[in-house]
Amino acid sequence: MHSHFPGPASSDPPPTLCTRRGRKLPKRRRTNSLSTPMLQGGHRLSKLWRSPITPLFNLCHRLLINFKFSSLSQAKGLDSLDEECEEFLPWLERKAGVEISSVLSIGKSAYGRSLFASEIIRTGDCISKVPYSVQITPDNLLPKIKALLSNKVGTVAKLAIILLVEQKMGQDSEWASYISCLPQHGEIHSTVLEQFPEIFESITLKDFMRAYFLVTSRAWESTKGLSLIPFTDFMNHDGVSDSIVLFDEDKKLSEVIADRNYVPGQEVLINYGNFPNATLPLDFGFTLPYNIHDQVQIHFNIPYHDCLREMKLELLQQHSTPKLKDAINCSEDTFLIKEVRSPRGKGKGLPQSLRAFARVLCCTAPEELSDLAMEAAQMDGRLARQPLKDSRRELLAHEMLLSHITHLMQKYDVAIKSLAPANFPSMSKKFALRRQMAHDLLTGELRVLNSASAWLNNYCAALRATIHCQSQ
Ligand SMILES: C[S@@+](CC[C@H](N)C(=O)[O-])C[C@H]1O[C@@H](n2cnc3c(N)ncnc32)[C@H](O)[C@@H]1O
Repeated sequence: MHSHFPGPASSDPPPTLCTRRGRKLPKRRRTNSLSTPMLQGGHRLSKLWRSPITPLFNLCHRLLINFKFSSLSQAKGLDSLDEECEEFLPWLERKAGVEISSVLSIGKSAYGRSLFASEIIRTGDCISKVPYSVQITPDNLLPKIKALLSNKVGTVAKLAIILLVEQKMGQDSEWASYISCLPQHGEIHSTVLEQFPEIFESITLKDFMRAYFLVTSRAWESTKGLSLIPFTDFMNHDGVSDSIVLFDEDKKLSEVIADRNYVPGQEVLINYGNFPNATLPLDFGFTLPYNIHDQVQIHFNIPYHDCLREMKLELLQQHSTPKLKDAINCSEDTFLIKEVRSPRGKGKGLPQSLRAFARVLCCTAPEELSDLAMEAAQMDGRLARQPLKDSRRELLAHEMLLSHITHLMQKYDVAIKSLAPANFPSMSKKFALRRQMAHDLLTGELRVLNSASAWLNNYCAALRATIHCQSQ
């Protein structure tokens, strides 16, 4: 197999598949194949069960104190990978009864196991096709265990239980070759597991936690549910890759299309999703040194001593829906900001909803609020989306934002400085990795704040110039 997937203009169209849904692909290097609205993109699991917003300092703390899994700790001894690697794909292809990939081979990367080009790969090539028949889904649960589990037991836990059962079966498991490639188990305790001592004997909570993490870090979600996709799950993540796992409902397989050219020996990476560094460590156990999806959550409160507080809250509530469009996840006083790429004020700046909130927050008289409400009614119903007519007040609102962000930046600075030096003597590998993740997280978010600060500084400077001219 080395099937080149033609784009829409080709005379050899891809088969009829369903519309791609969900993941928004970055515009860069989108291939013809990926842009055909026929394949369904799989989600990585974390989108389903956890908001990507994680309080920063909390997470850093957990990274340094509680972090249990890492690419290094979860990968088996790399030396033992060799034999398994050679045997794994032929085994999976025999099980599937079809060829899965002729251009990829399993190897070792800095991040544990990974897939590498074994031949030249061109952009748009289909590089792997894993039939549904060799994917592990909750349907693989033993019927007697399935009967015991209520609907409240999530799919992650179900897949984790399947892994534990198969692991316990050892060489008798039909998935033995796959299971043996996965990280080793520990110990467990669970009420469900106690019901079947013959199956779960000697399995502990720790085992279950590990199995659970394996699922969250390796499973994909599609219309057919949650699945572990052997071979595909050996691929590592690149936040700017346009290759994602696609689901072909007609052919009942999952495939990956190359988003770029590869030469033999090159590691082939895919995109797990647009995850910021606040999400990656929790769900996958790593961070990216430079993560373009980093974001910062900013909180604003209308102070209780503000005598217009009730009026402001009411006004914001009345106009609350449209602002959700601007921020990924924004409650009344919570906003997500991403890196502002054009500090000179062109292009997308700070979220409009945040600036609108600041304009409302800075109002000092009921008339100002009434003006905003009237303006919203005359426009598209959105509150404070236009610069305030009074440049001084517009400046005040943005200076308030700037001061808030500057204060946050100082906190990040302190947090970064408080990390142990990278070359601290006698630092264990595990701690060094956690420290690195905390560092990546903090510096990434500080970069976002820096960009917001630069944008605000420019905006405020322009406003000051306008005010200066007006006063001449
Ligand atoms: C789906 S598995 C990928 C294969 C994995 N390397 C293995 O050894 O089986 C996901 C795990 O790979 C590691 N990983 C993937 N991409 C990574 C990256 N860019 N940096 C560090 N670790 C990564 C993490 O440990 C993550 O939990």
